[in-house]
Amino acid sequence: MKTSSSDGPVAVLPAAGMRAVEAEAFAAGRVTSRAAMERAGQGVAAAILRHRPPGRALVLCGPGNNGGDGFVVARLLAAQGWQIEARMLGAGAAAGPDAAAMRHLWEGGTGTADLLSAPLPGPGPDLLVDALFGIGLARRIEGAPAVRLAEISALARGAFRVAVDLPSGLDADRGTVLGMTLPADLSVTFHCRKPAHDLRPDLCGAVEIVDIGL
Ligand SMILES: NC(=O)C1=CN([C@@H]2O[C@H](COP(=O)(O)OP(=O)(O)OC[C@H]3O[C@@H](n4cnc5c(N)ncnc54)[C@H](O)[C@@H]3O)[C@@H](O)[C@H]2O)[C@@H](O)CC1
Ligand SMILES: [K+]
Repeated sequence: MKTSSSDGPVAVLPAAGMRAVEAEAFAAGRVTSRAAMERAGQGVAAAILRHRPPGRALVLCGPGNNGGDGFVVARLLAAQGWQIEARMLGAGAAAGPDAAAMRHLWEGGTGTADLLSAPLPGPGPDLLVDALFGIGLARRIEGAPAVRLAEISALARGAFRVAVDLPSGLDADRGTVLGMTLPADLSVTFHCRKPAHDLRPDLCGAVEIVDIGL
């Protein structure tokens, strides 16, 4: 399996292969990690704008770089007239510098409501953006986050549901559900597909691939 973008396009990469491609691209100076994240969020926002007119969006951001992508999406959709409610899981966790910067750009000092304790917006949103976990999912989603996500899933049952990279809770390599997941109508992934997209089309929905400069 090819793992380097210098070998030409690859059709699918597991999480470790994707990380290797990213690391090589960053080390070679083809793109910075911050710019790659901005391009990732731009790609997701552009896909949403192609599919839906502005409305009310609920954007869920996790503690890692998938959440960083989500903050970019929130910022760019707001600039296009979307009404955004954002919720963050793990606001107290140490985020990487890129995700922290994207969060700051979105919040502008106002803070993002906590996913577990803030009330959910009502009525249900027109769009649900799932940027909780991507290829960094490391364990089952369970306990209070699982309960809250089940509530959100019910609230957003009529919404257009977009997964950033892949539905949170889905193991990128095996396509297994770790605890629970948020099935998507559209998954916008980066550089190439991940095995889960082909293993679980029922959960990933349509798949669009964004070039993030790797
Ligand atoms: N510069 C970059 O590194 C880029 C990263 N990208 C995005 O970054 C993602 C990967 O980022 P990360 O490696 O930070 O990983 P994730 O953001 O997917 O998740 C890692 C974080 O989630 C926590 N976590 C994992 N499983 C959990 C669970 N079950 N319950 C609660 N917390 C859990 C971890 O402790 C960690 O804080 C990709 O899927 C993609 O969306 C894109 O922005 C492209 C550029
Ligand atoms: K996700």
